[in-house]
Amino acid sequence: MATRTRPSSKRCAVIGGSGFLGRHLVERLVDRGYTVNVFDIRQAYELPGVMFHQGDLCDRQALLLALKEVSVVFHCASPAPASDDRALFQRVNIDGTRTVIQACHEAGVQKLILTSSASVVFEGTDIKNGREDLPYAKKPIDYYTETKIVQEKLVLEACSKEKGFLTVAIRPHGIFGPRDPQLVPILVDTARRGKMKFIIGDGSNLVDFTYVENVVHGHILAAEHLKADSPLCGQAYHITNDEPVRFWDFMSQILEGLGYSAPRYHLPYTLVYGIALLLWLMALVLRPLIRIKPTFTPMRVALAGTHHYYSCARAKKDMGYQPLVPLQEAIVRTVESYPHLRKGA
Ligand SMILES: NC(=O)c1ccc[n+]([C@@H]2O[C@H](COP(=O)([O-])OP(=O)(O)OC[C@H]3O[C@@H](n4cnc5c(N)ncnc54)[C@H](O)[C@@H]3O)[C@@H](O)[C@H]2O)c1
Ligand SMILES: CC(C)CCC[C@@H](C)[C@H]1CC[C@H]2C3=C(CC[C@]12C)[C@@]1(C)CC[C@H](O)[C@@](C)(C(=O)O)[C@@H]1CC3
Repeated sequence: MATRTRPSSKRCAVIGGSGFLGRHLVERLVDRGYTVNVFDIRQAYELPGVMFHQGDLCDRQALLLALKEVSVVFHCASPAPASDDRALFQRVNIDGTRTVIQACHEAGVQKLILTSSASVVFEGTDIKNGREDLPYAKKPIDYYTETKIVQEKLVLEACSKEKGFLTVAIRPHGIFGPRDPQLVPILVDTARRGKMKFIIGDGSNLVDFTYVENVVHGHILAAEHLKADSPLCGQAYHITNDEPVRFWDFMSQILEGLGYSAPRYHLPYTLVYGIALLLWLMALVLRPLIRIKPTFTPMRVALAGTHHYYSCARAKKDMGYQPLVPLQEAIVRTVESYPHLRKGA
């Protein structure tokens, strides 16, 4: 059992603080005068005022060292969504989150802010202006989503005013911005391999893409508004840019900004989804012999061909959330941050 001293409300820990979102969060917390402990399986950078603790979040003892005298914990660690390793998702997102909750109790942590995902309600069909009261996906689209659902439930159910342990979940959607390891890099890689010529469906589907600074802002607001008498206790909040955009317009702007051609030819959604499903099944069957990683997975095709945008009215009402960086400025900043991914670079 860790020795308890009264935690300072400005001392926090970011689990997954070496990652894309985690690092942006750590930087803003430091700017706001917080003392930050980062807990991650890897150390990706150094920053004055930040103490790194390297370890696996499934290791309670290692976690306890990072949570000593901490009052607020942000949990934004997860295996990469593109992984198809079910056991890894189960171990980190479910068993690991149980360990995080237990370690928080033992260390006397007062608030836990989980980075969940809006995808916990997405089943591959249209969601227009979805609110937080939509039911969890009954048939989650992949292992990532399946385990994010269980993770969110665990964290929200752990909220206890009696025990002085308050929890909240932030559900961002389609995070992008400087240093993002997936959206822009995957998009550019797909374009470089000549596979970004086609628009899946009629191209009119609206989607939320959320600039990383806005997601960070939502997390910090949640931490600062989470109190025993606030409506945030045990609740989930969508955090988006609040500017749904046509999926293919967004992709085209990023591609053209980096010097690549925008996709032009349309393909029927059901055809592409069917092919992606077939390829996914083939990859599964052939897995003992050969490892194939198809570019167009059923998940990506569903995300590219359906409406999925969410209302953040609840975050506006309960914590005064407003996006800080509008979408167009966010796209410009993002494109400028990737000189090495420009065509010909
Ligand atoms: N990127 C998005 O579009 C998006 C959208 C919605 C929600 N989210 C959620 O936001 C969070 C952060 O995502 P990201 O895009 O920054 O991912 P990321 O991969 O950049 O960061 C995740 C971090 O978690 C760490 N990690 C993984 N397993 C760990 C373990 N066992 N112990 C300790 N650390 C571990 C990794 O080392 C990494 O630094 C995740 O929970 C993700 O589900 C992401
Ligand atoms: C080849 C494709 C047709 C186009 C390639 C773009 C693709 C890389 C991105 C477009 C939407 C993105 C996205 C996620 C990953 C990258 C994309 C598929 C996401 C699955 C990452 C995990 C998040 O939690 C997410 C589910 C979310 O809810 O925000 C993401 C959804 C969007």
